[in-house]
Amino acid sequence: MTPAPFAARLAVPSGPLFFPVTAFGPDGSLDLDAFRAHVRHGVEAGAAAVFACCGTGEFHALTPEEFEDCVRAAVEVTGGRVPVVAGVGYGTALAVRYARLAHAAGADGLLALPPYLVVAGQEGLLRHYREVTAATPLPVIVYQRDNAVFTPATVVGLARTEGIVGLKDGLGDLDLMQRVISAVRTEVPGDFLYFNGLPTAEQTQLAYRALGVPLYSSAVFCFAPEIALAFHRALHTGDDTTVRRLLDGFYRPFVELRARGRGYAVALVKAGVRLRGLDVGEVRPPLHEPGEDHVKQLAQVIERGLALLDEDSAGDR
Ligand SMILES: O=C([O-])C(=O)C[C@H](O)[C@@H](O)C(=O)[O-]
Repeated sequence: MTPAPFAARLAVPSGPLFFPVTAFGPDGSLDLDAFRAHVRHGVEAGAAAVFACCGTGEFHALTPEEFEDCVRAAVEVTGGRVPVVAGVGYGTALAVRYARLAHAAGADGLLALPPYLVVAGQEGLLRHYREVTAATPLPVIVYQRDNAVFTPATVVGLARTEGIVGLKDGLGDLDLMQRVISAVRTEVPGDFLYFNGLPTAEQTQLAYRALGVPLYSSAVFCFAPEIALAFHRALHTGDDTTVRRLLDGFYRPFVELRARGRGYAVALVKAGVRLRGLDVGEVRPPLHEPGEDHVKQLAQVIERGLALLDEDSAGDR
C-alpha cells in the first residue's frame, strides 16, 4: 500500500507528535541502542510522528555522522508506521548537507530549525529556506522562533514554495499567528500545516486550537506518554474536565519547573526519561544537568500527573 502523502498523514494526527531525546552513554558518546528503545517505546505508545534530532534531540550537539545514524535508527525502528521528520539547521550550506543526510537515512520530512546565530532580514530568510527545501525531495516544515520570525508576507512566500508544507510556531505571538493564517488562507490555495511548537505546547494548545492550529509538539510524551496521550485524547473528544485537570495538576507545575533553569527545556525532559527507567544519559554541553532538588520535584510532578490519570479512570467506573 502506498503510504498517504506526508502532509495528509500529519494533518489529522492519531496521537501526540513525539520529539525524542538523543541518548548518550556514560562517556558522552551516542548510545544508539538506548535511542532505539526510546523511539520504539514512543511509537508503540501511540506517537503520530517521530521528530528526530530536533531541539529536544540536541541537534546542536550532534556531528553530521551522529545525526545520520540517529535518523537512520529512528527510520528503522519506526518501520513506516508513522512518519519520521529530521531536524536540519545552521547556515544554508550546512542545513543543505543535513537535509541530504536525512534524505539518505530515509527520513520522510524535515523540520528546518532557525539558521545559526545571525539575525537576518525576511528576504534572506526566505532564500535560506528555499535553498534548504530545494536540496531534497522531502517536505519541509519551517520552525519559527528566536532569530527566525516571519511576517505574514514571508509565510505566504514560504507556503508558495514547492516542498514547504507547514510552519511550526515556537514564538507564541497569537496576533502574528492569526495574521499569518489569514494571509496564507487568502493568498495560497491548498492546505498548509500549522503546529504549536512552544515549549510544553499542551499548556497553550487551547488558545492555538481556537486560532485553527490543531497540531502541537509534545516533550512530555518523551517521559510521560500516558499523560500526553490522555491530554491529546481529552482535547480531541471535548473532555474539558480532563483537559483542565491535567493543565492544573500536571502541566502548570511542570512548565513552572521547566522555567527554573536555562536549558531545562531539554535537560529536564531527559531527566524525566531517566526517572521513568530508560537511561538516555546526560545532556551534552553547553547544556547542563538539572540540580538534584529539581529532579526530585520533577519526580513528584510526574507522580501527581500519573495519579490524576488514576482518578480519571476511577471516575469512569
Ligand atoms: O525542536 C523540538 O524539539 C521542539 O520544538 C519540540 C518540543 O517538544 C517542544 O514542544 C518542547 O520543548 O516542549
